[in-house]
Amino acid sequence: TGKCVLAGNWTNDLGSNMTIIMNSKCNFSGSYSTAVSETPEKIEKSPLRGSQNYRNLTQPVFGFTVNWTFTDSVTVFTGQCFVDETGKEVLKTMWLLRSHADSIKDDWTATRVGTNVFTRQPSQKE
Ligand SMILES: O=C(CCCC[C@@H]1SC[C@@H]2NC(=O)N[C@@H]21)NCCc1cc([N+](=O)[O-])ccc1O
Repeated sequence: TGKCVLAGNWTNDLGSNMTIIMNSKCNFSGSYSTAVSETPEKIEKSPLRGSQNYRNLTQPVFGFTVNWTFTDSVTVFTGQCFVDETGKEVLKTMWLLRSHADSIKDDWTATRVGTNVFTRQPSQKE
């Protein structure tokens, strides 16, 4: 199997896009443009920061946090970078979206969970 590299541009099944820049062998930052949101606020590109594990650099496991700039919430994604049977890089992820709750009584409803699959976003060069 080939090597799956996190750096670069990705798009997911919802049509969201993200860019990842490796800052060191295992830590990265970037930006996330979500295609969907649960609030009426205008969607804005938001920063992400994360890490991939030290051990397996061919199909690394990773985690990152998106700190939404347009609404009081954060999302943490975790997953693995795979090379599929056709040689395509794929990020299989699960996420937790934590929204601000006005009171501790509302804590139970403040976290949503889901999955997203990301594939390489073709660069405009083509
Ligand atoms: O919508 C957002 C920000 C964008 C999240 C996009 C997700 S991240 C996982 C998935 N993958 C992906 O690409 N996009 C989606 N935050 C919740 C807002 C909110 C909702 C409520 N509420 O509904 O009660 C209350 C308080 C709140 O602040």
